[in-house]
Amino acid sequence: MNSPSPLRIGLAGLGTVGAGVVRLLDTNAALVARRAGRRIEVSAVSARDRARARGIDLGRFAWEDDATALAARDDVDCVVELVGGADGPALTLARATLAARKPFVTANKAMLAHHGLALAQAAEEAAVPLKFEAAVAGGIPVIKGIREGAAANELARVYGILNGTCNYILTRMEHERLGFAEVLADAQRLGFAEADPTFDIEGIDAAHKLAILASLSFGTRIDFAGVATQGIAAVTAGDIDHAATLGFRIRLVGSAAVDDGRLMQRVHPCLIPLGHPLAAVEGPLNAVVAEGNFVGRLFFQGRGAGEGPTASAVVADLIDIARGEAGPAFAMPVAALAAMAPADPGDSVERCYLRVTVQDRPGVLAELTAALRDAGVSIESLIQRGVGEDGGVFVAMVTHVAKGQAVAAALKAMAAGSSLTAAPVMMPIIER
Ligand SMILES: NC(=O)C1=CN([C@@H]2O[C@H](COP(=O)(O)OP(=O)(O)OC[C@H]3O[C@@H](n4cnc5c(N)ncnc54)[C@H](O)[C@@H]3O)[C@@H](O)[C@H]2O)C=CC1
Ligand SMILES: N[C@@H](CC=O)C(=O)O
Ligand code: NA
Repeated sequence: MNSPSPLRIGLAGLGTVGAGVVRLLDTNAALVARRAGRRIEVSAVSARDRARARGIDLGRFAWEDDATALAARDDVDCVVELVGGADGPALTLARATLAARKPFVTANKAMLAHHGLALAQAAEEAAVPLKFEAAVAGGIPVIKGIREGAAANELARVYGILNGTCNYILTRMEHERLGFAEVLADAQRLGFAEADPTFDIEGIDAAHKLAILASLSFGTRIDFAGVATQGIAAVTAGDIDHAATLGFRIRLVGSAAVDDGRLMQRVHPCLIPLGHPLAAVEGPLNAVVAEGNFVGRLFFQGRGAGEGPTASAVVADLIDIARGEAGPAFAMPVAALAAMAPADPGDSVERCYLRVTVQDRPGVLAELTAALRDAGVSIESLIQRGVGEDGGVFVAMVTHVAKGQAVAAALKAMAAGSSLTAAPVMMPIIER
């Protein structure tokens, strides 16, 4: 009996993830072939620098200087894009592959957040799969979990820790008292961070992932521009300590929900009660919570960044393709996805953590509490500590449940006064 023909891959990008895919396919070749029903083999590759030492033998693969050429090769059945970047060569390659009616696999959340629907449309027209498990929460099978496992449910809310670099930084700052820059350098060295780490630190990478997750979860069109985004740059060791004293951990959380026919999407450093499962998510781990009307609460956790986990997700997509499993990229045809107006982040109603640093003079605390009182925000607890990090008094507060607009008005009033020595910081509290 003839053995089935292999699935032949054109691989663009041989960095952290691309080299990981080659290593995984080498190490687990026989197992992958048994699971996929046929062998999965790389036939041609492309990267910026052919000579770079990667610890893998490239001599057995054909080489293309121009990644786009992979799409047209007769010995390539499926293209894997691990270059990165929302536009540029990654997007050109995606379009060329789908135009050639070949399946396309990517880990590129930036490209999907900006062009995912157009690419999904092109994939539908070509009747080929577009797959991206690695693009959200690395090795965690959350795309598959939501797109397939939870497909029978109406999802009300999806949220989680979506950036491994930020989680790694926050947890090492907490446990080892290390400075921000030092830990970021480690995250880069370990292959967690994006080529431009400001995407991680400023919450943009998490926002890319959240926009993809929200579309999959709610059947809405991807709306990356509608994600209210704030990163972790303003979080200090003092915040982490005070949050701990008050019974919380700080995590960068992306959260999305449909509320009153509007799509709420935001990425924010948040305080999480110590008993909440997200508070136990440490290092480069990611976690996603999804709430379905029949399945209830789903909790996905695992490694969200780095070579092994991300390569695992890419190859899982390839196994699906080798098996002939397809279906619409965003769980339903692009034409069926609803356009939903964004919610006003100020409409959120929740407890918040507020941190202000003020001059050390009589009456300052009264000015702060007056600003909150005038905005109708009441304080549940307050910690005041001697000299803050910038020479002022450090005041950390937890409010009772309040509307976002009211909290913003109070912070604006404080900032307009003369007592603040630095911009105030607000972080929402996740209760459940
Ligand atoms: N590193 C991680 O933990 C994760 C990364 N991703 C995504 O995977 C993709 C790749 O990330 P990394 O491997 O970390 O990046 P990387 O920077 O380590 O590797 C990028 C690769 O693309 C190649 N490249 C650059 N321009 C090229 C061009 N014009 N043509 C062909 N190759 C080109 C580079 O030579 C390099 O081999 C990105 O979209 C990233 O967001 C997704 C999940 C996790
Ligand atoms: N830079 C990303 C990599 C995975 O998506 C992260 O840190 O999560
Ligand atoms: Na994933």
